[in-house]
Amino acid sequence: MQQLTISFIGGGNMAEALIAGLRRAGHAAELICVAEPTEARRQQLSSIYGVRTTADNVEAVSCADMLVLAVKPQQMKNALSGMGEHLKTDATIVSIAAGVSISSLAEWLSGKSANLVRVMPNTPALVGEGMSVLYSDAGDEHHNRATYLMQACGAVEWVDSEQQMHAVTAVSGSGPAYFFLLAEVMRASGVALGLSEELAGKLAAQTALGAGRMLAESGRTPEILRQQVTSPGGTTQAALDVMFEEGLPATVRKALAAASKRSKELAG
Ligand SMILES: NC(=O)C1=CN([C@@H]2O[C@H](COP(=O)(O)OP(=O)(O)OC[C@H]3O[C@@H](n4cnc5c(N)ncnc54)[C@H](O)[C@@H]3O)[C@@H](O)[C@H]2O)C=CC1
Ligand SMILES: O=C(O)[C@@H]1CCC=N1
Repeated sequence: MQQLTISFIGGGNMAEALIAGLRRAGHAAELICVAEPTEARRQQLSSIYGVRTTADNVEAVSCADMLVLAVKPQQMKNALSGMGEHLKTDATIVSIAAGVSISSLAEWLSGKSANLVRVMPNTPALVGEGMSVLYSDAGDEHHNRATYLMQACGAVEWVDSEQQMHAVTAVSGSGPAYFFLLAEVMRASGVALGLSEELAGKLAAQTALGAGRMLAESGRTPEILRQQVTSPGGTTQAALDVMFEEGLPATVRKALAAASKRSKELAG
């Protein structure tokens, strides 16, 4: 796997997270190529990660053993136009775009559908703690290559229905933003209650980290972990009573349904 040439179409936030993961995993910088129209961004990526960059998508596509499509869903059709004929026949094509279906990608790549893999990663990939969910009906070699790419950035799961990718996007793709919003509000509330911004920010971040590790490592359900913090008649109970009275669980359910609906709309 470490011999594969991996090209990216689009060198934005998510591409950077994956490049960082590949470099950490020891993938050679000269085997990573990024096609990106913004010059400043190309310079940034080449100076931080040592990777090859180009403004020419054809250059990146034609050398790729694995091609990672990392432009916005709305930019995908335009970015893929005319690219199908430049792909190596056995190249693996990995799309990380929210919503965009394998059938749309195949159409935009002029029928080159056999080797497509859809991935929904998330930004904690940047620190090696990503959650990536993959779907493909391509052969084993393509499964293995896509797994290699995403395991460099964190945990990997596969689903066996493309339809499930909408729910995945709502939970883990967009999910970091929900926790960041909570951290923003916790920091601001700490400040309002008399703490410095620096201390309140640290308390929110370390609490998120600790709670996240307990969720991932304790083997206990979120409900049990919550109950273990909540002394009857205590401070947590006072806070959670407000959250339930104000309808936080219903709001979160509604929010995730909106994310899943939007993912379906982006299908292409
Ligand atoms: N940001 C996130 O948390 C996540 C994003 N995604 C998906 O990843 C994809 C990229 O998202 P971000 O990195 O956040 O966006 P971004 O806007 O940071 O990056 C997109 C990059 O593509 C470049 N670009 C635009 N048109 C191009 C073209 N024709 N050819 C080559 N490059 C082109 C832009 O200059 C930009 O640098 C999206 O499809 C999104 O749905 C998936 C999971 C999480
Ligand atoms: O907001 C978005 O559309 C992308 C996909 C998941 C996270 N960010």
